[in-house]
Amino acid sequence: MKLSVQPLTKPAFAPYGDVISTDENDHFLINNGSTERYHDLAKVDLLEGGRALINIFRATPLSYPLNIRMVERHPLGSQAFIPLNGRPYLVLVAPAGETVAPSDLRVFLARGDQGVNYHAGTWHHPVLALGAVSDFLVVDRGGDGDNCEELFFAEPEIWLDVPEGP
Ligand SMILES: NC(=O)N[C@@H](O)C(=O)O
Ligand code: NI
Repeated sequence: MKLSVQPLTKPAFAPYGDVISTDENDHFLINNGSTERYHDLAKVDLLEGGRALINIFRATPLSYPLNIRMVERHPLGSQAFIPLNGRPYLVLVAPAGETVAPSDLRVFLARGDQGVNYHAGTWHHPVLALGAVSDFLVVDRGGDGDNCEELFFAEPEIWLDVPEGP
């Protein structure tokens, strides 16, 4: 099966997490009117005594068409990816739950000015940079407990291709 790719929007991504951007969120003025604050854009889950980690992931693009073999989830915390180089990237997700069918998979094309925050338990593919090595600011949960579970698909023919550029 070949996965389709849709634009990343806040409502479409709501079952999986939050979109961190200015164009779909409100703001208010701070700093004597010189700064717009886009406030509280994402729900940060830090379960079972976890603490927040701020990281940078330097991701090398994979080769496409990409054979999707697995997804992972972080049951104890959320995980946010904010692109630092302004490049688009792909986001592959499935709803939280104990199983994932290939038909549950959704793929979004994120713009370089959109971040995503996976809620705790949301299944997702490891970061999918496009075009060039890309840095992402990543906010996720540190601490005790197993916070990374992987699920491998029995279906060997799940394919993802890079959408035609505009
Ligand atoms: N393993 C790890 O820290 N990275 C993944 O969680 C990911 O979503 O890229
Ligand atoms: Ni992850």
